[in-house]
Amino acid sequence: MIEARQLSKHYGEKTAVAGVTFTVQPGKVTGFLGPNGAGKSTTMRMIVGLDRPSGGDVTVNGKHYAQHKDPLHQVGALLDAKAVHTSRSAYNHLRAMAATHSIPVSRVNQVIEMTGLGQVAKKKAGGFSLGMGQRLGIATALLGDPQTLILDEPVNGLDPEGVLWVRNLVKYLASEGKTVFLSSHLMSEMAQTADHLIVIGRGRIIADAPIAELISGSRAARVRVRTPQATELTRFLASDGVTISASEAETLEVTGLDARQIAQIALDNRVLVYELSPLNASLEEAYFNLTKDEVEYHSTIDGGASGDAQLLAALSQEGK
Ligand SMILES: Nc1ncnc2c1ncn2[C@@H]1O[C@H](COP(=O)(O)OP(=O)(O)OP(=O)(O)O)[C@@H](O)[C@H]1O
Repeated sequence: MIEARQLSKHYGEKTAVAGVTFTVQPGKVTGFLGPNGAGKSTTMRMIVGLDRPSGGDVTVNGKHYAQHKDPLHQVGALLDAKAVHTSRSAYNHLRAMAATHSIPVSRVNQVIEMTGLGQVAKKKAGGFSLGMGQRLGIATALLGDPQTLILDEPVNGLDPEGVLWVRNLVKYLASEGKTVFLSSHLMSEMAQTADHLIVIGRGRIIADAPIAELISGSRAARVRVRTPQATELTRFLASDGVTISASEAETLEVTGLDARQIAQIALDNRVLVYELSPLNASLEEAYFNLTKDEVEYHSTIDGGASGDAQLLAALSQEGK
């Protein structure tokens, strides 16, 4: 379990993390989501004692990271995949880590196998692709079979098979009762991987809830209606609290009425309707709604409703 209380970090005038309080529970995958520069990496670095908080406190499994006598068994972290000795092979990097923490060589071979590094384990880590570097970072984090796993952007640079592998791995670890905390700005990936989300923007927590709750609470339910009599139906549906937009020919999007109410009004007025579909907000929409005022790097793309995905993709590119 990770517990942060009023945790903050200032770099001179710059506030990177502004007094965040949250708990990451065991037994589930918790996603840490936020635009570039939101404070994700700084928060993760403070959890493992690589940055000293300017205020507040954070513990892992009940203690400050530095107080643990067996840190690699408590916490495994991937914070910077490039943080390896470039002239050492992956195998020797892992062996050196294992030797200094009384971890048997058999575990080194195990994590090499688990992370698919077998073919390149004897090659120098300096020549690794971004994806291979990520796998080595994850292997290092897993070395001590830790109770808590912290992964900063673990799917960055991985191919689709690698992304699927990380997703299955973290879900498996959570199902074993481990605490799994991973950051990403890939909303679609989080939707498929995380059970719970903590959203951060400009150093502040702006949401902390199960994924399903975030999506359902993000906007009023909409219903898509297809009818050859869109103009007439718009007139019959119009009333206080009802919003109707026409996105394409013969198609309306209605908020303020559910599908049954729309069907009844159409029937009463002898309007033919050939589709009535309740629309769920996507995680991307939920995320965009939450963070739209918290983004440090704005793009110039016109982000109307249909441009959300584009805008988010652009946001994730910027500042990198
Ligand atoms: N060592 C530092 N000195 C000065 N400012 C810093 C330092 N490290 C981070 N910052 C600033 O603190 C803010 C938070 O940075 P951080 O790297 O934690 O964000 P992030 O959410 O991980 O972003 P990204 O998704 O781009 O990695 C940013 O504005 C960043 O420029």
